[in-house]
Formats: sequence, structure tokens, C-alpha cells
Amino acid sequence: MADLVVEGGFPVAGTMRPSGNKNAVLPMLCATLLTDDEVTLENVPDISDIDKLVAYFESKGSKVHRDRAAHRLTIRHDFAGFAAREAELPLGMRAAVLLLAPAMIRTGRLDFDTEAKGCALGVREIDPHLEILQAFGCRILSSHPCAMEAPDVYRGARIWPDYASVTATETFIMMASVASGTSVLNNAASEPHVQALCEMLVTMGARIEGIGTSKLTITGVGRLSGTKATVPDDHHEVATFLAIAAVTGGRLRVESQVGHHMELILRQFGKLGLAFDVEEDAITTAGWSRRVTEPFTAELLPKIEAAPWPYFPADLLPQAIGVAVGCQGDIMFWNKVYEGALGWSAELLKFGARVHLSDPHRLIVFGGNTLRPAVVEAPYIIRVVVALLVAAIQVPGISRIKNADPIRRAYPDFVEKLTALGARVHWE
Ligand SMILES: CC(=O)N[C@H]1[C@@H](OP(=O)(O)OP(=O)(O)OC[C@H]2O[C@@H](n3ccc(=O)[nH]c3=O)[C@H](O)[C@@H]2O)O[C@H](CO)[C@@H](O)[C@@H]1O
Ligand SMILES: C=C(OP(=O)(O)O)C(=O)O
Repeated sequence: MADLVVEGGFPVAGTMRPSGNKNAVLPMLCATLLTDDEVTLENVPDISDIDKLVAYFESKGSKVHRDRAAHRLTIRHDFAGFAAREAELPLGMRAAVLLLAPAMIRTGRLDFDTEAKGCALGVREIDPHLEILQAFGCRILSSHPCAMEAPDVYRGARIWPDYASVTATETFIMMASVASGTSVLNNAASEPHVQALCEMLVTMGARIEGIGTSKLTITGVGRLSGTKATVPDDHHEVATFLAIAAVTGGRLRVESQVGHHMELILRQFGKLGLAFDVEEDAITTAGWSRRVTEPFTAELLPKIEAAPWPYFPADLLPQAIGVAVGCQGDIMFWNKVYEGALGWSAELLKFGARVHLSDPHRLIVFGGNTLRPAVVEAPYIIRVVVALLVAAIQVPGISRIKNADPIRRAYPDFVEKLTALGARVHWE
């Protein structure tokens, strides 16, 4: 594990373009298993989750050509390779669970472990995925490790799960696209990355209605064709760099087409005193007042709550917490998604921040702190590494974030991009 060493107090400024969204490219790449034809993906980020997934496909005989400089990946799967029924799923990444549906469709029977955990945010259950596979006719033969058998024919299914799960929705979308008849998912997740998967599958011949809403109706088409698709820019990376620049007092312009996904995100950042100039294809930082916006209702504690889209994303809550430690007012953060996503907050005390973890879902950050540099331990949570950097980079002096490697899973060339913009950050 490597550490990030940060010398805070230097403005992050200039112009940047974000990379492709990890949580879009991973399901898009898994969905390439649904066709025997060639698929080309553009704007593919250079991240370690993609390296793992590509290595998995290559171990099964798939032909992959990756041009890292051009951010392009071309893939064609070998049908015989996937006849091997054991799926040694790549470890340490949640997206491994996205292999289940397309690998079942290819193999007819699958033996797999259930360690598709990803970031240490809580239990990361697999049940919603298995329920969806069962709804389409798959039979669970044994558990731990799990063995599953496909039906003779996948028939369309109607499902209304407990909650809107991103990856379970993506499992449904892949299954329904090739099953016979019409399938309906109520309580579908609608994140930009879920939309991107749908849009790619439509170019492959899938018939999907309700993209971007909580109800997806999909008419299966049996066979999908190859395609060329572009991974959308990462709205998490856009928001992250804007937050980092703003807390350093730098004027940063981030050029991207994902502005239409950013309205609520910028509004929540606005509660922390961050200001932005918004154009159609760019967002620029415009200062940080450090003041927390007080609600008109005087009895309320200001709050930022994360929940499934179109709420503020859980994957941006830590970065907002990193901003809040430098504010003057008090504010509550409410993670309605994960039951174990805030335990790391004690690390913020080392910077001199005052925080109170009310329960596993809610954290109060008190304002008016005198921050100091610190040596902190990052958990295995990508966005928390970044949150600790947001705290460190606003404090003059040298801080160290231990075990910062998870950042490589989602933020390509993170240190290189930051140093090009004036930050003093390096790996050790
Ligand atoms: C590869 C990938 O795309 N990973 C993302 C995906 O993970 P993932 O698909 O695993 O996340 P889910 O949407 O399933 O939610 C994660 C967990 O939160 C809990 N839960 C969630 C929603 C809800 O209304 N009620 C509830 O209890 C469940 O315990 C669930 O297991 O979506 C998460 C939530 O946006 C993101 O943090 C992850 O980066
Ligand atoms: C939580 C994340 O990833 P994963 O779901 O793979 O753990 C993330 O991208 O922030």
C-alpha cells in the first residue's frame, strides 16, 4: 500500500477534462459478453478495476485491444472460453457481481464465490442479484460457493425489489435485454451510469423504455449485435476536482458534457459556501465563503443527504465532508445508502476537526475549526481517500494519507492531474 503526501495551502487552478466514469464503463464492459460481435468503447479510463476485468476476460480467451493513450478498448469474446463454468470473479471490486448475468447467459451453469464486495462500506449484499437471476428462471443449486443453473429459456420477469440498487438494476437490464417477452423493473436505479448502460444496449439492439426513471420496461430481443459506444465523463471526478480546487482558493475550469447531471450536486456544495460559474460545457469554481447556508426554518440543522439518484450521490458524500471541516457553521451528513460508510470519520479529528458520529448513517461536522496537518489512515473506500485529501489540501503544511491506493480504482492519473494544476501531492 502506498501513501499520498500532500503539502496543503497551494491553489489548484487551470483547466482540466475529466476521464470516463468507472461505474459506467464496468457494466458496459460486462455487457459486451452479451454479443459475439466486436464492441469498441471510447473514453475508457485508465483505472485498476478495468485492468482486473480485462485480465479476467483475457483469461477466458477474449480478444482485447486496449489503446491507453487514445482511451479506446476493443473487445470480442470467445464463446468456447466462456463455456468454462467456473467464474473466479475479480476480487476487491463490486462490479464483479455484474459478470453473473452475462456469464450465466453464456455458460448455462455457473459456480462462483460471493466475494463481490468492493469498498468497505457495509455488507454489500448479493441477494438482490440472485433474486433477479431467479426471477428470470435461474436455479440456485448450492450456496457458499454458489452454484447456479440456467433455465432452458429465459422468460421475461416483473420485479419490484426492496430498494433501487445500482448493480442489481444493471443485472436486470442485461438479463431482460435477451430474455423472451417483456420484463418490468419497478424501483429501478437511475444513476447516470445506469443510463449509460441502457443507452449502449439500445445501440446493440435492445428495446428499453423508461431510461433514467424508476420504472424500466424491456422487451427482450434474444440476440444483440456489436457496437461502438462512448463512456460518459465521470460526474464524481468533476465534482471532486471542483471541491479540491475551491478549498484551495484556486479558479479551476472543468470542461465536460455532464453539466446536466451536476445541478443538485452543485446545490449541495453551495450549502458549504462553494460557488461556481456554470456554462453548458464547463463548470468553474468561483470562490468559497466557508459559510454553511442556514435554513429558513430556524430549528433545523443544515444537512446534506445522500440516497439513490436523483438524490445527491453516496459516492460524493465523503468529499463534501472533507469540505465541511473547513467551514464556519455546523452541518449534518446523512448517508441513507450504506450502513458502514462513516466509521472513518474519526480520522478527521487528527486534522483538528470536530465531528460527531450520531449513528452509522449520520455525521455532524462542527464549524469553526483550527485545522492542522495530520497523518491519517485511509480505509478501503475510494471516495474517503479523496475526502481526506480535500481536508489535507486546505491546510498549510505536510499531511500524509496512509493506504491511499484505492484511489487508483476510479481516478486515473489522480496525482499527475493535480500536480499539473499546481497541487503539491506525491506518492510515497
Ligand atoms: C460498481 C458500482 O456501480 N458501484 C456503485 C453501486 O454499488 P452497489 O450496486 O453495490 O450499490 P447499491 O445501489 O446496491 O447500494 C449499496 C447498499 O446500500 C444499501 N441500500 C441502498 C439503497 C437503498 O435505498 N437502501 C439500501 O439499504 C443496501 O445495503 C445495498 O447493498 O452503487 C453504489 C450506490 O450508489 C455506489 O456507492 C457504488 O460506487
Ligand atoms: C463504492 C465504490 O465502488 P465499489 O462499488 O466498486 O466498491 C465507488 O466507486 O465509490
